[in-house]
Amino acid sequence: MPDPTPRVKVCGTTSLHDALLSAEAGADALGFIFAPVSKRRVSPEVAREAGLAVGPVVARVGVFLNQGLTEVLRTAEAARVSAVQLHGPLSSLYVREVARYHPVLRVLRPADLGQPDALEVLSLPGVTPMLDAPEPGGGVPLDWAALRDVFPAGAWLAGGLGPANVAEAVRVLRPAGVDAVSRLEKAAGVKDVEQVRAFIQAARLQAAPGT
Ligand SMILES: O=C(O)c1ccccc1N[C@@H]1O[C@H](COP(=O)(O)O)[C@@H](O)[C@H]1O
Repeated sequence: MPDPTPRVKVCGTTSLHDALLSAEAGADALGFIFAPVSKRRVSPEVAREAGLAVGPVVARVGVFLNQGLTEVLRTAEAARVSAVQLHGPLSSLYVREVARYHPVLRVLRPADLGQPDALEVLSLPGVTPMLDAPEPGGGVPLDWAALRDVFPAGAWLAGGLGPANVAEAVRVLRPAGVDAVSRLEKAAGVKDVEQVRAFIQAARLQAAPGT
C-alpha cells in the first residue's frame, strides 16, 4: 500500500535564511523559482548556495514557466537542483527532453486532464504530474471535490494551499505531495516561519491511518 503521507514542498525560496528555516521546519523539498515574471525569482547562485546548505536529504526543485529548453537545462545545472518543475503550455516532446536530465514535476491545470498531450506526459518515465491553478503562485485553491475522480494516481497538488486548508485537500485527494508558496509568506519571497511550520504539520496530520 502506498505511503499516504504526502511529501511537502515549500516553494519560492529566495535566501539561505529561508532555505534553512524551511528545512528545519521539516520540508521534504524546497522550490526555487527561476521564472522572470515571478516576484519570487531567485538567481541560480543563491539557489545553489541555499541548496548546498540544507544537506543531502532535502530535495531542491527549480521552477520554470514557459522558458526555453537551453535556459532550463543551463539554469538547473548552475543551481544544482535535484528536480525541475515545469509550468506552461509545453509539448510532451519538450517535457521528455528535460526528463532525460532531471526528474520532472510537470504542472497541469484541471482543464488539461484528458487532453492527449497531458495523457502522454503522465506516461513518461521520470515525470510526476502536479495539479495547480491556472495562475501559478496566485494563492487560489482548486475545487478538490470536482477533481476527486480524475486526480491522477501519484500526482502532487498545489494551488492556494496553506495551514488552514491543506489537511482537507490531503483528505479529499490523497496527493503524493503538496506544494505552496503565497500562503507561507509575510511578503513576496519572504517566508513566515509560523506559516511554514503549521503547513508542514497540517499536511502530515491527515495522513495518519484511519483518518
Ligand atoms: O509563485 C510564483 O511566483 C510562480 C511563478 C511562476 C511559476 C510558478 C510559481 N509558483 C508556483 O505556484 C504554485 C502554487 O502557488 P500558491 O501556493 O497558489 O501561491 C506552486 O507550485 C509554486 O511552485
